[in-house]
Amino acid sequence: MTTASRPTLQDYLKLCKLKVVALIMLTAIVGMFMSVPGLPPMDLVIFGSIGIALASSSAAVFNHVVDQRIDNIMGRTKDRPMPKGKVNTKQAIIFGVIVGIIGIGTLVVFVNLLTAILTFFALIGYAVIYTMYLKRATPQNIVIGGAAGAAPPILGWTAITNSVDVGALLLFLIVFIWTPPHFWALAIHRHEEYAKVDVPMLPVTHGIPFTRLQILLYTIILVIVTIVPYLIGMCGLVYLTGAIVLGGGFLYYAIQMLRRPENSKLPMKTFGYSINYLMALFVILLVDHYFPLHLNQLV
Ligand code: HEM
Ligand SMILES: CC(C)=CCC/C(C)=C/CC/C(C)=C/COP(=O)(O)OP(=O)(O)O
Repeated sequence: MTTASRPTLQDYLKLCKLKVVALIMLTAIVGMFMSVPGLPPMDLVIFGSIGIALASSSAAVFNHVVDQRIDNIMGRTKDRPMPKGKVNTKQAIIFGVIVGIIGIGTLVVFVNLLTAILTFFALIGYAVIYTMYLKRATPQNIVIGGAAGAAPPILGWTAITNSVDVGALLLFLIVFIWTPPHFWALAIHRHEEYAKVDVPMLPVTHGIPFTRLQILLYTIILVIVTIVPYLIGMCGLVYLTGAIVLGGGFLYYAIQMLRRPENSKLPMKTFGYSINYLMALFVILLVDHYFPLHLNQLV
């Protein structure tokens, strides 16, 4: 679409999906702090955060470019800057490329090559592999594409240690397993819109009851996976308590969705809960890391 007036800063910022990037950054920064016993070097924390945030924003910009036609049709997305004609394709691509180059460049120059390469893969994974291919190809799109969105804890970890460790992989796994229930709850609510634009999201291809069941199964796996950091001694009782309470809440929503299919508000409540869940879980990881409590201290 073409635009008569110049895009505003706000238009460009909307293309970056800042709220999503904010949660992504929380997972990345917690990855940084979890990677070492004490405090990580602050220059790496700052440059690593800038680089990962800019690369994620760049990926989000390309997602808007590729999806502008379907975004224009779906009610949830039709007011975005590109369908509204506020930013045209050329402006968005130039913006996305500049932000991406500064992001990856920051990681190459001030952090380390491993983090820069992995972040670049995550950027391509979301902007190209998920958005251009998987999203339109298979109902497993977000399961596979979720690997890009789950990468930030690894990116944060490697920014500090220059290596991928078991802890980093576990944090990745938590976000990876969290993604399907996070997204499918919203996809149930919006299934008619996805059908309208021929995007094969699970509720469209396999029906809503099957999707509700998948949400519950993934949530059960999520609760199990979130207990592993305690079992391997990576976290203490503060984290374990938080993971169980938060996981219990998620299970409650998932079970309610199965038992009360007539309640049309539940899917979006579950979606909202998923975001608060991940935010709280990662904050608790951090609290536990610096203020640990272990069983032998209690007995
Ligand atoms: C393939 C993986 C993912 C898919 C398909 C997905 C899908 C979505 C969708 C469709 C929305 C709704 C946006 C809107 O309201 O317009 C959303 C919102 C959100 N997602 Fe995800 N998501 C994914 C991964 C992630 C990850 C990894 C994070 C962070 C760690 C995340 C955090 C959020 C947040 C914070 C929101 C709320 C944004 C807002 O209120 O504007 N998502 N997600
Ligand atoms: C470098 C790095 C870590 C990159 C990953 C960054 C990133 C922004 C991941 C977010 C995942 C997400 C919001 C997917 C939704 O896309 P969608 O097209 O299904 O949703 P939409 O319809 O709301 O656009």
